[in-house]
Amino acid sequence: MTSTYQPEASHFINGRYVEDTRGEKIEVIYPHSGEVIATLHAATPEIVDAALDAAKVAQVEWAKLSGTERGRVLRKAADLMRARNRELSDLETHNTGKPMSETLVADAASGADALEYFGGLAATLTGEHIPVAGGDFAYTRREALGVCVGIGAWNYPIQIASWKAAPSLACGNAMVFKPSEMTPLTALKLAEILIEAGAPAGIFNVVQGYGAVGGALVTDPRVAKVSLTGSVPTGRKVFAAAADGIRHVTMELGGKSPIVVFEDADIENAVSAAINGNFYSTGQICSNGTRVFVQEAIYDAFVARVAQRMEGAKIGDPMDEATTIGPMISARQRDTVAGYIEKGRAEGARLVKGGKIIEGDGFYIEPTLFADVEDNMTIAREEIFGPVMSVLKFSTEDEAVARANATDFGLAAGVFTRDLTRAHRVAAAFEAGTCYINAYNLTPVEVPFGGVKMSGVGRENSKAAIEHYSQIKTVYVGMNDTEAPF
Ligand SMILES: NC(=O)c1ccc[n+]([C@@H]2O[C@H](COP(=O)([O-])OP(=O)(O)OC[C@H]3O[C@@H](n4cnc5c(N)ncnc54)[C@H](O)[C@@H]3O)[C@@H](O)[C@H]2O)c1
Repeated sequence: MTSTYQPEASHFINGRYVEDTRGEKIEVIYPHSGEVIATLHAATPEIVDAALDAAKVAQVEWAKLSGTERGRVLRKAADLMRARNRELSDLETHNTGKPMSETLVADAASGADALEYFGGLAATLTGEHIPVAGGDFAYTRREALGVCVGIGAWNYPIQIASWKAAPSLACGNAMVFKPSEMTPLTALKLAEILIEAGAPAGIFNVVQGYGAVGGALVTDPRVAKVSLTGSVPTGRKVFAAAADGIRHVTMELGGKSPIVVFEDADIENAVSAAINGNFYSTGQICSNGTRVFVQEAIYDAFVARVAQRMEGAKIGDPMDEATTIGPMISARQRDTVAGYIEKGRAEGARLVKGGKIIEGDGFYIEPTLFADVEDNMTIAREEIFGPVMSVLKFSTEDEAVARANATDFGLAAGVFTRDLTRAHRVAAAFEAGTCYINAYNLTPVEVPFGGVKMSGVGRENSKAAIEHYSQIKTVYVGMNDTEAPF
């Protein structure tokens, strides 16, 4: 088993695999079995240097290509990724523990969508012509930033790498990507695929490592931009480090998002959304709707129906395609979640279902439902990043909106109602970057995704991402004699 998932080497730099065994060991553990399935090494300073140098050199020529030429490479990479979806999904399932029923549809497939979308957009990126007074004019050039650094979280490794690489490369940048130390395997496959699709060596490099390697990348003078997907505490550090060099940033951080269910909602749809928005990927999703506010008239029925539907969860072997709940990423994360569940009980929330660690070699915990949760309880305030749903009762629309917004986070928010005007009024009032009406947690590539408040800065996906991976140069053209006062 070990050899199947062991990559050729730890890093991918300048078009090939590179190893440096002096770097700190990184063991990749399959969360289903607790077994070590691969051993890699964190980047040494020499590896970091080689990756940034390769990116710096390659970027100059890459930016000279037309958008059509760059787009062709990305679209070919999308096709290759789709053709290898099963193999990549198997690897991602071993990387993360997420069940095949998810990785087959949501990981490499979403990465391929990003490569295809930004591949198509690349040829359309242009500046504009701006006439001004007296016959002078200006034009703008949309230019690449240079070398971009991407840093990933462990929940969606190949998707995160692709969501950052695709717009970055489309705009003519080069990238050095550092996956999470927990899930280092699949970003290497993206690097292989890009080379096979015709990307020049050095345009997309992968270096492994813990936070220190991320820190070294973020502060390097060769770097123009940093895009992080991670927690708020890490975001604070990375944002501050990037600020020192006035680098561009995109911060995709954590959340504690609300789903507000009014009494006139289609309850079955709202229950489905709450299930997806709390238990998909065993709850390890940044935009999860972990605070489910339900109007008092339907409160009891809603809680009962969620509990009933949870009976249908199939927990177990992620490689079995019937499985719908896999393990947590690590024993540590599982224990963190168990700690939150304990706090929920201690602070007086009503445990309706689940709540227990499932003993065995893997890092399993039961999907958990709390009702009668109050706003000031720890489980209603802090990001748990595990399969724990909190249901809270409300009476009026104003109250629900105020309580939904009473958090430092602002990643996503959802409203379920059949009242059209109320739906749009509530969506407008939500303090969140991505809002849903009668839907939840859908992130197609055509739509901007990102947070407000502590949940982040910038947007991924859609045309909005282009703004975050390119800059505008103004060229003013004087058509008249230049006048001066003396
Ligand atoms: N908004 C989004 O799009 C999104 C998506 C997925 C996950 N997340 C968030 O990510 C978190 C879970 O992921 P995680 O536990 O891997 O996050 P994390 O913050 O612990 O780590 C994220 C990445 O940052 C690196 N890192 C850590 N310290 C660093 C430093 N000082 N300098 C540079 N890099 C450093 C890590 O090695 C890792 O690659 C949750 O908070 C979740 O909400 C957000």
